[in-house]
Amino acid sequence: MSQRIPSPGGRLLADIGGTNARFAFQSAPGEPLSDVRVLPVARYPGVQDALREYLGGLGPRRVRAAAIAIANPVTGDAVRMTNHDWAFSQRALRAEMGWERLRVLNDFTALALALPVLPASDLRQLGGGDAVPRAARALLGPGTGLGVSGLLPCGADGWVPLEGEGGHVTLPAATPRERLLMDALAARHGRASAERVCSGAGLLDSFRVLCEADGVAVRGVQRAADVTEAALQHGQPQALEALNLFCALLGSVAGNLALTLGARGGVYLGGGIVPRLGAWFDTSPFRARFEDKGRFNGYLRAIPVWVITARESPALLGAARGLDGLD
Ligand SMILES: Nc1ncnc2c1ncn2[C@@H]1O[C@H](COP(=O)(O)OP(=O)(O)OP(=O)(O)O)[C@@H](O)[C@H]1O
Repeated sequence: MSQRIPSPGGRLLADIGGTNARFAFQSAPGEPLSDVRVLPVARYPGVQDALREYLGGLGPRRVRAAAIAIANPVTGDAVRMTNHDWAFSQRALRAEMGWERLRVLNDFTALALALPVLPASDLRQLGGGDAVPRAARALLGPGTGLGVSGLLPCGADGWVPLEGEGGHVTLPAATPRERLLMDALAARHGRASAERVCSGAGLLDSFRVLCEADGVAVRGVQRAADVTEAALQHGQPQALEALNLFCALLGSVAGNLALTLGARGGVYLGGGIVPRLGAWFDTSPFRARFEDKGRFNGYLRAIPVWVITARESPALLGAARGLDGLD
């Protein structure tokens, strides 16, 4: 009698943002991730090129199935990144790579899937009380763009991750200075979405708008990291204000998301920028603006916020979970 022998080979996991593509290998479902590598997206013409570079480093190990978490909406076979020019057909990529299975999902949907398994050592709490165990959880992360998702309880112990594009909601201005910033960004981009401020490019843009409004010329600030350095190391006024506005507006958007989802299970902050702000972020206007919702101030005051401080991309773990049961 013939017995079905599982085909050999492991899983390739990817978390692809507008700046960084992170890869890992998993020998089988539930096994630890290994061979984590981060490749700069800009160095490769297409996703296939970055994948080949990574796969080359795996030596003779074969990949049977892959999960790619990527920073764009996943609405069909055609995948096109929001903040980079990589685009591919899921069907064609699977065939080209010779994989039996490919799951492509939004990067923050993947990160949401990882939330229940994140160790406490990968989280730093910022205000609020205890999380309500089976309540919705919210997730936001400024990086190249602004990723947004959430996790809704389903049945006795399941969770459903959200697949939305909440980084592109319209920004709420609360002060005249925020109004000035939003008008300038709307003039530049046609509309001021949350991502236009709460992202690396948004931080740099905000700084430039404020400098222009104040008639100040600042040399040597070319990247978002330079704004952070000018603000936190040198106390440069427009850089500090840009960083404060970034945090305040992130707080407003996070509060809106928490109210919309009823996220009494907590709000998680991922992405590459907030962890780089270190302890200063805890002193920023983020938490006050998160709670600043009139009659719902008390509701929000109870909600814990966690900064995800994990060094290795937890979205890779979520991508693996997205593949569980499929391969
Ligand atoms: N110290 C810093 N302060 C502010 N912004 C920074 C700092 N260091 C890096 N950045 C910005 O962070 C962004 C990269 O973030 P991240 O590592 O989350 O990238 P990503 O995962 O490729 O992005 P995404 O998933 O949002 O497309 C870049 O826009 C970069 O300019």
